[in-house]
Amino acid sequence: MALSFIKKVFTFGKEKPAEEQAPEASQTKVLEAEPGPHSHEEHLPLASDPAFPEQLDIAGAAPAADAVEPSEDAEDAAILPAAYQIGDLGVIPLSLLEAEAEAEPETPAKETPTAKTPPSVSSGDQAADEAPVFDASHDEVTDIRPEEISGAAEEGQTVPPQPISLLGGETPGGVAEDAPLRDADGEDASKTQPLLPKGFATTAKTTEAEPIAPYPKLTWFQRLRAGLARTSSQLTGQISALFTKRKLDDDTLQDLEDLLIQADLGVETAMRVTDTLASERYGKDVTGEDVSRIMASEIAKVLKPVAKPLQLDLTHKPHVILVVGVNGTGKTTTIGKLAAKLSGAGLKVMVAAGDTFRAAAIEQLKIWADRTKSEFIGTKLGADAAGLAYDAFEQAKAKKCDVLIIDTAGRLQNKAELMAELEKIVRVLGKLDPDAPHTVLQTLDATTGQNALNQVEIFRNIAGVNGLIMTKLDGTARGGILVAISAKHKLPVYFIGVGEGVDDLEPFEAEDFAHAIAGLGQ
Ligand SMILES: Nc1nc2c(ncn2[C@@H]2O[C@H](COP(=O)(O)OP(=O)(O)OP(=O)(O)O)[C@@H](O)[C@H]2O)c(=O)[nH]1
Repeated sequence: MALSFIKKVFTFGKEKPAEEQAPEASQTKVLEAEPGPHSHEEHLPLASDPAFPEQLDIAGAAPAADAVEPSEDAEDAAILPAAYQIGDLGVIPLSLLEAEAEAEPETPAKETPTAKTPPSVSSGDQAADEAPVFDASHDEVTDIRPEEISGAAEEGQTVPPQPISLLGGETPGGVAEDAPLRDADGEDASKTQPLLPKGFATTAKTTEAEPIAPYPKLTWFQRLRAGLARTSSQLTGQISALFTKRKLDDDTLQDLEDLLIQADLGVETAMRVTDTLASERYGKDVTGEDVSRIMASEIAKVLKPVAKPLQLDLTHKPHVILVVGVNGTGKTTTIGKLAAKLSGAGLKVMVAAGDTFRAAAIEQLKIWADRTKSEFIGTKLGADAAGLAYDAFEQAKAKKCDVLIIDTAGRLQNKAELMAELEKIVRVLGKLDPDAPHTVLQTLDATTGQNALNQVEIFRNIAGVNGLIMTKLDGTARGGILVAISAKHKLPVYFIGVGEGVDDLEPFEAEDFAHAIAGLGQ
């Protein structure tokens, strides 16, 4: 029966018109079936699912009417396990097998004890009893008894189970060397052949992937340097050009000041640099390197007072961190990264999906919560964010969480609404603890430049921002703006985001940042 089952797999839908043979037709049916004995979930257990073996029994049971059309004989009634029906491969039409069989003489496959041609159909009526059996790891279909496969082995000889092959002609490793896989039109399908899941093999000629040399992971400073390369190379290039064979005079100082302002560093910092340069080198020859050094030192002086660790008052249970900022600046991602750091350090963290305007934001935070083993609280789309914040605070207290981090929406398009919402969140949290939220963090996207200055102004007024995190400093960042913001607002800068990964959040270091902007080493 096993072979007839395979034939069933391979011929499923063959009699139907071409368009109906598309995998979609058979897949949709199963996927859309009501949950039941043959629902999608039951057919696709995780390999590690302990329930997996029992579920496999289903494949040998009578077919569910809603899953597969009943067919003429009992053998044909075997339900195709979903593993065959869905996924990129879909159902393999018999024409493929026939094409392969025709192609066989031209493409002799290696001598192998395994099948060279599709299995012949065995007779027998053990259909229902001999449903395919998957091993626990879902690696192989072991119901294909090699002795039933033509040319497989001598009668009675035991041949270890082989990975199921879409076409014959396997090498012992499971992949034939020469036989091209043909699609229904007789075309070499190797170009379109998808990557096969584990446990499948194909005769399609596959190009061996070049072994990929392990890519050295850049240090965070290298990523910061790379992210700030645009700012720094533009600056240093222009500075070198400015000071080539020129003594330091009023004109060059003015030009330098303009350059620094254009790089978003702000008037105040630009003047600090030119004043220091003038006091040290006026009337003398100056190199671009001299200027870069002085620039780095002056920038570091601006940044040092704001480069502070994020203070957690763990006498509060929880310490509440409200995260605000324009949408897309990296709030949710940063919350995930913070949660990872905190829970990694053994603190109990809860994250609250207060951005109730975007379903994806709630989902995204839930994923981060799972990933960082944090408690999660969310509500339905469009629900009152302040109500969620209140519930989150109560639950975090009840669960004795150390830290509660609340995500918020950031649509500046509707400033009045946003303002009202954030104010309400702060007010409501204050009812449970007059000091809450204990930290109001604003995320700033380093690629936005000057606009970030206005964003701080707005959110500081709305939500009482008392700390900053600049994200996306690994991209084509315009990091100069952080210097201008620091000079103006003097708000602590706790961390910088240097990538999308969970570990890509670094404590803010004034010297390193200043050096990266000036194009100097760490
Ligand atoms: N390269 C890079 N990408 C980042 C960084 N931080 C966040 N991102 C990406 O920026 C995009 C927006 O991040 P989110 O965390 O969704 O931003 P958000 O502020 O929560 O956005 P809304 O939910 O729309 O308000 C995502 O694609 C993040 O992966 C970073 O430090 N570097």
